[in-house]
Formats: sequence, structure tokens, C-alpha cells
Amino acid sequence: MITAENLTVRLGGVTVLDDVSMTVAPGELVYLLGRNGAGKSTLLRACCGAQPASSGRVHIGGRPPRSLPTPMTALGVHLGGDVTAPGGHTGRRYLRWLAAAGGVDSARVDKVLAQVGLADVGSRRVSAYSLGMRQRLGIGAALLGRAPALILDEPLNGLDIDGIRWFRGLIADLTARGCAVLIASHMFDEVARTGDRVVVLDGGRVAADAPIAGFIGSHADLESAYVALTTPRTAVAS
Ligand SMILES: Nc1ncnc2c1ncn2[C@@H]1O[C@H](COP(=O)(O)OP(=O)(O)OP(=O)(O)O)[C@@H](O)[C@H]1O
Repeated sequence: MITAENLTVRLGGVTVLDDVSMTVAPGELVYLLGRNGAGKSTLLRACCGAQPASSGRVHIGGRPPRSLPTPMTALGVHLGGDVTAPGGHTGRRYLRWLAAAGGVDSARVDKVLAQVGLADVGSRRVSAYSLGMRQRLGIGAALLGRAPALILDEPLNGLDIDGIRWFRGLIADLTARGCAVLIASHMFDEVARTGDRVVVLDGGRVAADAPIAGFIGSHADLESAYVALTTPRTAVAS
């Protein structure tokens, strides 16, 4: 279970998240939507304990993220951006390094490499991986601890159609096993196809929190419903 309660984050005098409350229940796939700068990454970082709250709270499985005794087994995280492994690490060595740091049995590493489709290239340097392979590796890092909650920031970026189909199956399997999954994404087709619920941020506030079909309502599709609800970036700036 991932929970944010009345979460406010101020950065550099700006309120980036404003009284945000939301929950991701076990077995649920919730997509976090919002325009560039709406506060999605900040919310995900706060949920991981990487971004302190100005007020309000976050709980992972009922505990504040920074007080989890073994964080990697409670919450899997891939905060997006490119995976850069130190010192020319191979994919396998990178995951072993993370597993050791997180107190996870190194026997998980080869299982995860297979799970993310990198078994054949585990001994290749990460610096020689393609963008999609690095994305898979980052997702693999989030899977190391077999955590019952997962947070991913734009995990589909860089994945080809095979990667997208693989990812779909992976998340369906995890949610079927009861994992609570929160994903920030701009890929509306994929969100509409696979999500249970959307939480929409607009200017740091929750503009909607609804099952996908309910959110779409009488609109033509998810994108139209979203555009009708949220403030275009140009309007925010003017
Ligand atoms: N360290 C910081 N200091 C000041 N402002 C920040 C800081 N980090 C983020 N912000 C601001 O907070 C707002 C939300 O940023 P955030 O990265 O959470 O948005 P986002 O919804 O994830 O956007 P994107 O879709 O582009 O990834 C932005 O206006 C950003 O400029």
C-alpha cells in the first residue's frame, strides 16, 4: 500500500505539491498523469522518502519510507532518468552492487536479469547497453527486493514495442500477485489500456482521482478527458 496524506512540498519558495492525498492499494495499478512540471516526479520522490515533505505524510505499507527497516524489500523504485552504472560495471555487477547495498540475496540478480530480458547481456558493460536495455536494467533494480509496492517514473521511455509488451505482462503479473504499482506516464494509450485508476496532478494539486472508465466519462477518450480537465502549460506561464 502506498499512501500520501495531505502532502505539501515547497521548493525554493514554490509550492510544488499542495495538499496531495492518494492511495495505491495492493494489486492496483495507478497511473499518475500531469503536464510537465505538474509535480509527478516530486510526488514519486516524496513517496520514496527521497524528497522531504514540508507538511503531511507518506506511508509505504503503513510506515514512513525513511523508517523502513529494509527499504528495498518494502518498495521497488525506478525514478527514471538514465541508468549509469559506476566504473564500467556490467549489468550483472550493477545489480549485485545494488543487492548488496539493499541487503538482498545476490541469488536474486540472475533471476531479475532473466525477468527483464537481459540474461544474455548480463556480462556486458552497462555503458554498451542501448537505451531500452538500460530502461530494463532500471526496472530490474526495482524488482530486486520482491517488494509489495513499486514506484516507476516514465518506465516506458525508450522501450520498443517488444519492450512495451513485455512491460505490460510484467506489471499484470505483479499486480495479480498483490503488488501496489504507481507509475508516472505521458503515454495515454498505454494508461487507458492497462491502468485501474488515474491520479491527475495539475499545478501540484490533485485534479482527479478516479477509475479510468469513470474519468473518461462522456469524453471520446482518456486524452480528451485529461485535456478538458487540466490547465495547458502556456496558460500556467501567462
Ligand atoms: N529542487 C527544486 N527547486 C525548485 N523547484 C523545483 C525543484 N525540483 C522541482 N522543482 C519544480 O517543481 C515543479 C514540479 O517538478 P516535477 O519534476 O515534479 O514535475 P513533473 O510533473 O515530474 O514534470 P515532467 O513531466 O516534466 O517530468 C516544476 O515546476 C519544477 O521546476
